[in-house]
Amino acid sequence: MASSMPPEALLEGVGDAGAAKHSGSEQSVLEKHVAFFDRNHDGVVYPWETFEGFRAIGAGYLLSMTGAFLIHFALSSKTRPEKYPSPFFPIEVKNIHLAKHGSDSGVYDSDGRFVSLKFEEIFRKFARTHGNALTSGELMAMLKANREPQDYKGWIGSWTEWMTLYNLCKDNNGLLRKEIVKGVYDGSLFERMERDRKPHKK
Ligand code: HEM
Ligand SMILES: [Ca+2]
Repeated sequence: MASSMPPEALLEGVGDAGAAKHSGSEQSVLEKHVAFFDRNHDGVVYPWETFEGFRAIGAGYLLSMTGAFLIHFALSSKTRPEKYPSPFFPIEVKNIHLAKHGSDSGVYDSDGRFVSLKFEEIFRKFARTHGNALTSGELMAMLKANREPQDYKGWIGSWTEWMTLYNLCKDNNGLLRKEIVKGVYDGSLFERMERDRKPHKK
């Protein structure tokens, strides 16, 4: 479905996730994660923009199609409280914190802010082999540990997010490095991946 990325290409310039706060007009870190997919910067993400964003970071056609379909089907109405469901499945960036699910890492708080302690905890608890990277087995152990009882939607949501990240960004040794994970939270990883791919486009 997706191939390994050269890790050094992904690391440069990513991972300023702790800097943003959720105050006034400033975007929360979770809003930034999603804003990458708002290709025309109008505050609303449509499925075709998510598809385009997936393609821009190197995801295959099938992953991009199913990713866009499932994300918008699952999240659209949550981000549009008190509005009728739209056949275009829009996601409102400013309300993305309403689309959070259970059984996650807790790195985003309920307002979509970045919780450094929770981020560090992932690696302190689960990165047993290398310290600054997760093996696929360690990632699975983390997902299991994060599961809340009977929260099947949350289990599937978390599994999908982390497996997509792992498949797109694992290094040649099958490791998911800490810097990569940090960059996914504020979306700076996505920007970097898109920039790194552009020169290779024909
Ligand atoms: C290749 C694309 C994407 C990847 C690899 C990805 C990966 C991730 C990861 C790893 C998390 C952290 C989960 C945790 O802390 O346990 C996350 C959270 C989240 N993502 Fe994405 N994501 C992608 C695209 C999107 C898109 C397009 C949207 C919506 C438009 C989205 C919405 C969210 C939301 C709402 C959360 C918070 C979930 C929670 O903490 O409950 N993501 N994502
Ligand atoms: Ca848009």
